[in-house]
Amino acid sequence: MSGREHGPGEADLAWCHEAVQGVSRTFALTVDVLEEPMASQICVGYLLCRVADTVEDAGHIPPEAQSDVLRTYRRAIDPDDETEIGAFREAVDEWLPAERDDDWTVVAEAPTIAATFEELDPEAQEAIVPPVLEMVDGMAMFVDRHATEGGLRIDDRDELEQYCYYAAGTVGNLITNLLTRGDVAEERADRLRETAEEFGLLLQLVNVSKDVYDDYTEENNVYLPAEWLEAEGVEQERVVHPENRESSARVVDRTADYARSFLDDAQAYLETMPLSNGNTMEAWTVPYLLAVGTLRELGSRPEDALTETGVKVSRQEVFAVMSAASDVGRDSLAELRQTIARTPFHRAVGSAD
Ligand SMILES: CC(C)=CCC/C(C)=C/CC/C(C)=C/COP(=O)(O)OP(=O)(O)O
Repeated sequence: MSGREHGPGEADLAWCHEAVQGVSRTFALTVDVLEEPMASQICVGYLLCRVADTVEDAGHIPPEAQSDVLRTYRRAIDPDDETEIGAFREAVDEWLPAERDDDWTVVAEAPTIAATFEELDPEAQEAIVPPVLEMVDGMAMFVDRHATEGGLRIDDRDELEQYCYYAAGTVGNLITNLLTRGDVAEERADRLRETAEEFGLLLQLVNVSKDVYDDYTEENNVYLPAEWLEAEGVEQERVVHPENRESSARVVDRTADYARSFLDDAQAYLETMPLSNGNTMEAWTVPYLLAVGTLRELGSRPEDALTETGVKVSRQEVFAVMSAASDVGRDSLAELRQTIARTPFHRAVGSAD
């Protein structure tokens, strides 16, 4: 990310677009293929979420301070509270790492993100604020709940679902609030509201399943439920220990299966969403199909989620999926999903030529 050209706390939409490219693969792709005004609304809305997510993931901030900083952020975002975003910037200052990566640059630039947000259409602001507040509340609650454990330690499936709801289901609601403004039939809006959280859960659970090693070694978080690990004889603290490789891999499998249970709802969302206000099929089809591909990879090598190797789809497949998604119709989603669940997509299209 290049240095900022705006003054401190000044709105800068172009900077926000650049920033999102550095912090989330999912939203970098999505914002690129949305049209205006949705592209900028999703970009700035997601950056507001990302500030909280980075503070929550920070292993170097003691839980008490983490929760205080999150609550200050919450008050600064809440239009009914007088707290200014500058109060958050001051509170987080001592925790900014000396070498700021893209994520911490976004945290340090929260005043710019907030100022840019205030220049969005007021209706879009109203759609974005409640899910962001819910996310920040949920994150502060999780930090408090696990304060004595040093990092997050998810206990059981219900707690995993609750965590994924705050981290990503709320983002699904944010997107849905933006999509259902204006002239959307009530039945259609209801269908979207019924399946939005599930779409978020799918994406978050795929991340939980594939990132076990990084989450533990870099952020001191274990999202694989203690209950599922115990059933395999594994203590959460030893989730990535080589002697537990096979047993932990069975829990990765179980978590990936849990993620698969949300695929139908995510597909229903894609089949229902309106393509107005700059929304496009491509934007949300890409993360959906990449989740299908990642689940396929996890199915064949769950143990790689427990080492530095990691699990991800190849760059060639990402390109092939992006190219197919650029003219995808709602009626071809089921078939694409079936193909990608079986074969890396670049090979499937390669062999069809
Ligand atoms: C209704 C609807 C479309 C719902 C979907 C909601 C949605 C896109 C939620 C965000 C999920 C997520 C895991 C983001 C970060 O992933 P990342 O892989 O970009 O993050 P990383 O680069 O930090 O790993």
